[in-house]
Amino acid sequence: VEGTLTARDKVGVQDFVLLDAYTSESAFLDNLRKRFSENLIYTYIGTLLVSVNPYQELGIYTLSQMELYQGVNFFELPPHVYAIADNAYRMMCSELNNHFILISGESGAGKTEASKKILQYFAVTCPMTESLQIARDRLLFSNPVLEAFGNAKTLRNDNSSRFGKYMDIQFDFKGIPVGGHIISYLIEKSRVVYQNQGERNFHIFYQLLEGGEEELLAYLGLERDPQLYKYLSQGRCAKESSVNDKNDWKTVSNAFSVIDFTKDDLENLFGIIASVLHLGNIGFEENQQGCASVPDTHEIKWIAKLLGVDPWVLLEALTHRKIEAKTEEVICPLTLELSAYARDAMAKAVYGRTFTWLVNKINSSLVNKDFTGKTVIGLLDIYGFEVFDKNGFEQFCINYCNEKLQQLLIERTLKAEQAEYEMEGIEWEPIQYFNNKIICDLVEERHKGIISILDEECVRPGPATDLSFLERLEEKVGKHAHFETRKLAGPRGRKKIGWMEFRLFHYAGEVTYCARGFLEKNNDLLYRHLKEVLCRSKNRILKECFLVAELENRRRAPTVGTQFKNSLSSLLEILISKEPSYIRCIKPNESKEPSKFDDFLIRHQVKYLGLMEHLRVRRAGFAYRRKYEHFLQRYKSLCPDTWPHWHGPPEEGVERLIKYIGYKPEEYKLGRTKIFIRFPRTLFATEDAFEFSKHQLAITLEAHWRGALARKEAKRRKWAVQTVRKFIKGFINRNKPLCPDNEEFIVFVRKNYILNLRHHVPKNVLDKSWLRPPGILETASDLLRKMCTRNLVRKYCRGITAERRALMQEKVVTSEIFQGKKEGYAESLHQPFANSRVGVSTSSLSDGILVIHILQADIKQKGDVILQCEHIFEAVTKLAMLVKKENLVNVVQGSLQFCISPGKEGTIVFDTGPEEQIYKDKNGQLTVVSGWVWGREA
Ligand SMILES: Nc1ncnc2c1ncn2[C@@H]1O[C@H](COP(=O)(O)OP(=O)(O)OP(=O)(O)O)[C@@H](O)[C@H]1O
Repeated sequence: VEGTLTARDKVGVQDFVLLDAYTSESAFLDNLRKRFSENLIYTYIGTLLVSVNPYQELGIYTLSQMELYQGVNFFELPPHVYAIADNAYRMMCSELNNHFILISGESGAGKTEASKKILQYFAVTCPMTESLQIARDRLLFSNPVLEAFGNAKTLRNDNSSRFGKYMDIQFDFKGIPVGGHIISYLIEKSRVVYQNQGERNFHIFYQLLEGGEEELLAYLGLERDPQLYKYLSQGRCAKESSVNDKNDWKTVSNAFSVIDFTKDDLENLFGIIASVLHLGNIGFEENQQGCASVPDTHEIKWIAKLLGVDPWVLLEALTHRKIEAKTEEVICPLTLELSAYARDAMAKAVYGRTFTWLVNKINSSLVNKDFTGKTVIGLLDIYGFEVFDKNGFEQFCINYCNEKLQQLLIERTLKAEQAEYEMEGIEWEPIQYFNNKIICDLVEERHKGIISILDEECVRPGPATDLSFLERLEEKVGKHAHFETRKLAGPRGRKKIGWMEFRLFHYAGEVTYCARGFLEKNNDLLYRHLKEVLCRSKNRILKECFLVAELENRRRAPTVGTQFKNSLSSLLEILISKEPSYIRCIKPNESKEPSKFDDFLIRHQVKYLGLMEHLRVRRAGFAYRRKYEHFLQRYKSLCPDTWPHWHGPPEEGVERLIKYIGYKPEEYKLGRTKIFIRFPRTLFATEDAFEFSKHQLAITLEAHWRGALARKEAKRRKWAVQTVRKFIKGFINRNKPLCPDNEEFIVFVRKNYILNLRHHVPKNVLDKSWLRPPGILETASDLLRKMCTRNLVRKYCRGITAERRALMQEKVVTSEIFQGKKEGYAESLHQPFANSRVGVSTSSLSDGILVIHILQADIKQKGDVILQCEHIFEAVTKLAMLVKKENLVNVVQGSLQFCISPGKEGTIVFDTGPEEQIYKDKNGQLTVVSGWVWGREA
């Protein structure tokens, strides 16, 4: 984190919450741009991950990266999709609850890639047993199969998922992935029969033609050239260089074997795929009665063979329609147009239901019957908001889905956030946000919403058209604030909206839909006649897809809109009970180029993904919150008062704990049941201290620590470590009955403490600091501390020079003489004794005068002492010996200077004479003759 912060100017902030101008969209974009230019494609908003598609391999999904993120606290490392995956996984394991990761964004933004990375991450990092490897492989290999049948090349993305996907990964109580379950949403069936310019049909058709073995193609009656098939060639890019169909075929064939598809399954499956291609090539002619006929029945025969149906019955069903009159059935010929419609309807229905069968089949291979697991992580890879120049029924459904998911986000994040603060009694300024429930109601409300109105229009007797549907809308929801048509718009808005269009004001912005095709797509009608043919098919898969019971059921099947509405509502039920994580994917440019950051396009996505709103909420609130029990359980070992057991109420334990750790008041708030931590960094610090997740590192560092000790203090170390071990062992044994998993935890706490201690050992003998140990390590810590002090002392002593040692010995003598006896002693300790401060002078004559000079700081300020003694030789010798200094004594001839205090200087002149006498001349100079005198003025 530190490293990242120092590089902040260059790479921006790794969490938008840390942006100063967090409400500014430009600041948001600047940050995203800065990071993107440094190939940093991930940025957080709290715990939400924003991901910008790099359109290049960045080398950030390696094994070592996976290892790096494994078990590490979410905020400790730079943002990454692995951090999101790991966080969900660890929370699931520790709190035994279910999670989901919602990945959204527009086509080509990187949703599918992100979900694949997450899946790979789990596959590599989760614990695994040999018997469960099959389950893991099936989870992984279901992907290429689903992509082959559900993805296609579009203008926006060469591998665009044309269906929504929710995948549950199931884990057992040890965190081992044991199975899975997939739900698909709204496969884009219209693509089977029609593709826009520059787009392709689903990959599987091209893969089969490119990669399929000769015998297989011959069995299916297919030619290798995709241009020969109408359903494959409308987009004029059947041969696409950006897609390697041949290779992909191999991958898919291999995957089929992993996920338990039998030869028979594949024969039936590819029989259907080939039939769809044959269907597309059926041409109709108008006969003389104006009805449709099929001039060339070659394709019909192939379809009949592959699907196990009667060719003539099929032919009739494609060109005629059964109408049920009261008691009898009447068969009416179809026009050319209606026959083509029936053919396409059959192709769509067959492909659509086969896709559902495929998903179910994959599910049956993913299901683990012995699954005793408790928890799941769901991955939702779903189309984001779509806003095109022309928006039809599909965009309407997709955008409705996004409104619903936004509702979920509001429920789970915005509203829940505010409600939670209120409930917890935490003061918080409520932020303004738009609750999009009003739009969801507009679309889905029973009898009143757009889907209901559309359904009514589909079933009502009389001629119903897209235009009549539009009029109904104006009638019934015309007054709604989020709805508009050309008629309803004022003169200004009119220009931008066509006669066949209606506009919805979605939470993310307005979208104009063309009502053309709404009725047909919602009805998704497959004539009964064709349905009967398919129900009688001998193809095993089709038999499962078209049940005879369906024919017997006279009730109308729910419309596409209603089915979608119902499936969304079950999806939301699935999600609402789980803990959410969000990944928002952004597409940086339309041309799929690396390093190109299109401001306009990205600004649009930031808006439609609701990122600014999310940021505002995160910033206003707290980065982290946890129930007191959970917080205490996790961090209790950081405080001696709470470890190993806290017997009081958990909130008091938490209070004690954070006080001990040193939280500042502005960093947290205590609610009724939870602690709220405002800044991620506070949590980082706590996690750092705890180091739960650095198990491996702890082991390594402990080894270093031991190694270093071993080299220096082999004997002592052995003794100390043994003591620590003995102590811990004793503790574990004493506490085992109380807490069965104590052993592992204590081992961890021990390692953790040693790891931390390594960074906190005192640097010198005067440094009295010592890392406070957890309760169980107090004795060990005391022993280590003594050992450490002894080490430091020894190290210090070894570093002392001989000269310094001599000086210190003098101090020892001083201490023996003066300590506690004379004032000023303590101060004297800090002043080193000078070597040349004391000197003695005598004269060369027979007198007993002895002058002791004591130098002051100022060299001129001598504090001399003049003595006269009878045993001058003895006294001076002893003095010299005591200070071990031969040149201590200076024997002068003639005269001697002295100074008894500043300004009080004098000269003693030694002379020879008959008797001892001292006299002073007029200048104050003393003359000693065979005797002594001293005096200031003498
Ligand atoms: N993290 C990534 N690193 C490198 N390339 C990426 C990454 N994410 C996406 N891409 C590239 O972008 C392409 C489109 O990504 P992806 O298929 O995941 O988009 P999507 O959001 O799922 O689109 P759709 O909704 O159309 O399915 C990928 O095929 C890949 O080439």
